[in-house]
Amino acid sequence: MSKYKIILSGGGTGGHIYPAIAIANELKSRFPDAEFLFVGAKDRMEMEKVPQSGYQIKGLWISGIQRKLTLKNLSFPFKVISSLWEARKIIKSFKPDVAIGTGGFASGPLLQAAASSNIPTLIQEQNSYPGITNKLLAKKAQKICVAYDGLERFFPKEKIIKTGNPVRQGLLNVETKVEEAKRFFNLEPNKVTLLIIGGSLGSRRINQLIEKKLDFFDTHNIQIIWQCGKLYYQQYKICDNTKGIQVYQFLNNMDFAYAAADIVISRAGAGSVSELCIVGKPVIFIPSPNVAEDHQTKNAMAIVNEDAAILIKEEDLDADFENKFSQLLNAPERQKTLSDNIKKLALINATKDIADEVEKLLK
Ligand SMILES: CC(=O)N[C@H]1[C@@H](OP(=O)(O)OP(=O)(O)OC[C@H]2O[C@@H](n3ccc(=O)[nH]c3=O)[C@H](O)[C@@H]2O)O[C@H](CO)[C@@H](O)[C@@H]1O
Repeated sequence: MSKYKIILSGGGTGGHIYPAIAIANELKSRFPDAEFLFVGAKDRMEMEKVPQSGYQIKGLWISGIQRKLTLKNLSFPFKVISSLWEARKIIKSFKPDVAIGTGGFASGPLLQAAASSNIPTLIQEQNSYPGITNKLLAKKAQKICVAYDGLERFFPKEKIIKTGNPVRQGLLNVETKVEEAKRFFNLEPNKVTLLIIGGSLGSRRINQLIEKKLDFFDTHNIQIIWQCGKLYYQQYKICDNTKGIQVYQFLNNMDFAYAAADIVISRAGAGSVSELCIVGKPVIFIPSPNVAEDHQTKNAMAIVNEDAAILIKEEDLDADFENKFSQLLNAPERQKTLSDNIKKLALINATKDIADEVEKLLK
């Protein structure tokens, strides 16, 4: 078997990084001799998370363009030129057989450079509304793996394959890890466990809500695993270890976090939604309203429309949260219905199906 070289790029947030890692892991299990290289954006999360997963990464000097008028945008054209130049150098020296992009700033120059060297490229788009990088790259890509219907509005139809979002292997069997997870988090067996996740970066609005409701949760005898995000950790760490609350800036063991949870409150980033379908827990989604085309609300609505989760909009949190939460907490049969229904929406073969497409490109 020839020794394949595979280059991957995805980053900026966990939503783009973990799909790339999941795809790499699957390909590594198929081609143990293959060589892998990741390309990310300097100073972003991938520069830490990718090496933690056992892969090498090179960083480009690139960022997104700010939507508002700011001085930072002045450097943007230089970053594009410099990162394209760097990406070309990386492609020339690594000589990959295939390039895989999962969105985020660095995948733009990297896939662009790969395509112009005639290296086959595959894009994986997590959302129902694609990011600008993937829209630009679609023309030159050989294949575009998506998780939602209706993406022919943005991408050439003949290149689209609906696979679902790749999810890390360890999340596929969380039901076998419940006891281990409870021990890991040192949880009390007689209390309900609530998991709060604000997406890979944490959510300011969800944090504010949780802080405000700590007494409410306490009176309901609930213990909490609260991922508040790196940016907010200094502010909320004071709540750690009080009233059954554990505060984390980032959870490195999402499998245990999901396994231990009885109820989940989450943002509705595409990856989180796909994972929550697989782990099958009752969820309250609080989508971020600050993303392109309000795509998190669309991600969440796809689940809510199947009677498989609850959605509370940020603007309704003050009025509705306690009510909706208590109703769910006090209705185990409703929790079971939501769990059963959300599981039906899981696309568990996504990672394998994407790896199959990569294999076709390799051959
Ligand atoms: C604010 C923003 O721009 N959000 C976007 C970003 O979300 P974000 O980066 O939050 O991404 P997702 O919800 O898609 O995925 C988060 C990933 O991080 C992991 N995780 C999260 C928290 C934690 O403590 N530990 C951990 O491992 C989750 O298990 C998951 O694998 O990318 C998504 C996928 O393109 C988009 O749908 C979101 O709209």
